[in-house]
Amino acid sequence: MCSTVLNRIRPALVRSLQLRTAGNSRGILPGLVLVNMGLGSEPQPLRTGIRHYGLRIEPGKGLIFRQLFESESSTYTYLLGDPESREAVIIDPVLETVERDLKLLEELELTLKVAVNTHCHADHITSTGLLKRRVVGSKSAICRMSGATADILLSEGDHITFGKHDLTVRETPGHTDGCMTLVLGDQSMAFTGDALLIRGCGRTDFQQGCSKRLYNSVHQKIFTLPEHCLVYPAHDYRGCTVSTVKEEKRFNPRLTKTLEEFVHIMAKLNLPKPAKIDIAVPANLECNKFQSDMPQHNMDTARSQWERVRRPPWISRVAGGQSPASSGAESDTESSSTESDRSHSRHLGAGSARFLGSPSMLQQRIMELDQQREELKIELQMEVALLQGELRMEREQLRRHAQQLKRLQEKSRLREAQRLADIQQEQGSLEEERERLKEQRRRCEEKERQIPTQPESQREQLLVQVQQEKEALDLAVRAFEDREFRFLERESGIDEEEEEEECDGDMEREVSRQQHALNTAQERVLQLEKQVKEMERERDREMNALRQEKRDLLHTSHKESRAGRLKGGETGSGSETRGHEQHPILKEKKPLSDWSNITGSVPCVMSLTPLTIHKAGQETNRDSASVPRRRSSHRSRLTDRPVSAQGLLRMTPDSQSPEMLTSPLPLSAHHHNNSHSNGHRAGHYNGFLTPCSSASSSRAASPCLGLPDLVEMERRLREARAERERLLKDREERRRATAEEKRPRETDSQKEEPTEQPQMTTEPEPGLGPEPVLVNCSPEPFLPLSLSANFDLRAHIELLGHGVAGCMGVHLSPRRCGGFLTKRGGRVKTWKRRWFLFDLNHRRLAYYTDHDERKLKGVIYFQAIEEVYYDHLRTATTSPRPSLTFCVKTYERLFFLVAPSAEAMRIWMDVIVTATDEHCRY
Ligand SMILES: N[C@@H](CCC(=O)N[C@@H](CSS)C(=O)NCC(=O)O)C(=O)O
Repeated sequence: MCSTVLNRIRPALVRSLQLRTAGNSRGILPGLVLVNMGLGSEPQPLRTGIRHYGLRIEPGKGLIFRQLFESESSTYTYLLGDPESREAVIIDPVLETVERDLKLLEELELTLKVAVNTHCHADHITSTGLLKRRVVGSKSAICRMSGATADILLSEGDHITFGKHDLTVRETPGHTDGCMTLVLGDQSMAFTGDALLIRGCGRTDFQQGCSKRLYNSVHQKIFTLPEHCLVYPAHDYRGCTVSTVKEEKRFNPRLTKTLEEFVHIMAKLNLPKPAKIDIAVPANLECNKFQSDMPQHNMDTARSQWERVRRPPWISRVAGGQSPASSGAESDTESSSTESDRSHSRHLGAGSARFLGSPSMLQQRIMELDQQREELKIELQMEVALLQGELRMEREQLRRHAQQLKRLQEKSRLREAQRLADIQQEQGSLEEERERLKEQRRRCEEKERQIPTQPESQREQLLVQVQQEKEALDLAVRAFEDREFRFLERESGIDEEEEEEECDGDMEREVSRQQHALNTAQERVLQLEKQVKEMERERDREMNALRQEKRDLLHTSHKESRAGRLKGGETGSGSETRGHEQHPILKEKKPLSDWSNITGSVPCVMSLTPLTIHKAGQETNRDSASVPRRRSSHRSRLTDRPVSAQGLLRMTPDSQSPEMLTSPLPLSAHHHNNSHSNGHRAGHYNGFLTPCSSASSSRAASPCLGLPDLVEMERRLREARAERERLLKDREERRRATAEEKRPRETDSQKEEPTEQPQMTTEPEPGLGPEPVLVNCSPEPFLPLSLSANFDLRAHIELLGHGVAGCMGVHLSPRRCGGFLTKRGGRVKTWKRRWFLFDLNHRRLAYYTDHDERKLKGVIYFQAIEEVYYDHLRTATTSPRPSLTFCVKTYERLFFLVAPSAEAMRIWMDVIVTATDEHCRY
């Protein structure tokens, strides 16, 4: 993939993007120039002329270097490339930014050789697994001590060579066991991962972390590098981008301390655990996996130069003392692992073997199948690993919620017990006070009774005394009553009602919140468990399909070679005759040239053969064709779909490469003119290939169909053409009749108002290209809307009552409709935002990675579309916005799409409906 794309990029552009340190005789520090470079996806202009510590050095001389940043995990990814060989290494790439990194590689015309992780990251998921599948021939690498799987397991002293540069591995454990620092050959740059951060270092509280080891690693393996060596860490959380060994030796607040102090500091860090640790660690341990469990026969093939036990020549050991030989990137350009490629070539069915021609082609196909199987396995393994990680996280959350709930219930129980104890205590105390007051009153009354018996002289004084005591007693009684009243109030819940209620309410709310969270987490766990199971089932299904296809191919290959041997036996020299004599399949292919005679300019559909997908024109093919994934199901439906002319589709000439036209194609046993027997190659087709009716559409032309199918197709095609002729004639006659009928009236009305002519819309839609189209709001009977050249899609949608102008995110022109929709993956059920383009002119609904329409991800041809409906149930649980999810049903699968708004969804549904058979017929 890379080579094709890269060849298109002008070297001048690349040169201008390179960091050119050569000729920098003043000893400017290019490393510092880079400090502000390469952050984000856009290369920044160079800032030169900075000196640092008076040093005159040239770090990374003649090196292409980019520092890239992923903001969610604050991770730095580094891209290093050799300007001459164009070989590149990427360090610590992140899953979220894989598209950016691939784009940059492409723009800089670099061939990724190896994607390295400095360690098994705990805070983000690496993209090394994905990169190696997206860049054919690239490898993943990690330190052997990490325990992770990767193509290359590195150890101390290993070299990773890219062009004339190389990186040396220095094991720097401590943050994790498998941490390493990669040092550029001239020791001008060191990629320290999480061992040494700028003015900091990696934490040591999980993943085998050990402060003492980390301290020793940094002091022995990093601080021993030249002081001018630039230090590039895997993270920075404060906006710093680069440092030097000298700076860190002086200013690092942790590593300038003694070992004991360092250990103490690290023990006191108390950092929260990385948010993604539960997902990231298992995923990072798994997703590097590739050929470690590759079947042996595949590893022996010429295509698979990489072997588990044998290192590639560009990884060398210091102990070996040899300078690493650069063999260049692997030449494996035939395999492709993008989604669309796989869908092209997968599930070809047993019949495909018949059309693969030679045994070598068969063998190649088998190899491709093996590779596809491996890729699929990894893809699904990764998906399962991610789901399992998610599941683990959800379970953990579930556990936490359950604990929290228990804690809250315990707290509530304790509060209640405390309340009862308080009540009892207060009751006791009130009782005591009551008794005391009673006693006091009794004594006072006793005194009062004794007054008349006392001598006259004392009576007055006693009276005053008793009076005072009574008053004091009254006061005490009142205070007691108040206290008792308050207590009773409190007990009966009247007093401090608000406060109590608030407290209890809070508690109740919290309990029910926790209960709800618990239920949600439980549901999610169940859902995830189901997803994991579904994923595994899907993996098995896919693997079985591939296995079956391989078996069929092997079987055919075996039969063919036996037939070849028999034939050789008959003629006496099989190999010689094979050189001259055409393969029976190739012989039969000739009459195909007559398809163009049969079809004339009738548009037709072409399905790619598996071979063409992997040949030179594969990029174009991938981008321009829709190949059904499950042909078996297509076959079964061939007969149920009505034949109609509208389903015929044109394959534009520019989307076909000559290779495709010469590759084995479906055959017909009769109906062909031999005078074309030598002229069936590219030019003679004039861009129109295998025809078929809409009933068969793209599936019908599949090379996996046998001769009887083709005969049947021909018959259907003839019928379809006849039907089309009849309909056209019919329509023409009706039109003429209507025109005749109207003529006298029109002549009158013409005097008053101008004739209603189709208007030319000349204003192009922004972003959709200038496309003058005729507005015609009266659909012609029997002519499919999408085939009518003057059908105005926008006018039609507006006529249906949609507020197109006010609908954000939908760009509707008379012939096209574009906008972002979130699509659910077919196999791996993840939701991805894609730019969709409904194109009447090409009669297809295509989707791209972005609105620049540069990277086509898939195509749904109109004739494949059967229904469009609102998704009521099926994806409701997994869709990011179930209420905005609708479904496009093709004969082979369901496309679940999420619109940005309800109006956008309604517009999209009505737009896509215009492509369906049903709509076309009425
Ligand atoms: N908040 C981040 C994690 C931050 C963190 O723990 N960083 C690690 C490196 S990634 S495992 C670290 O070693 N930090 C050292 C330090 O001193 O900050 C998240 O949730 O992902």
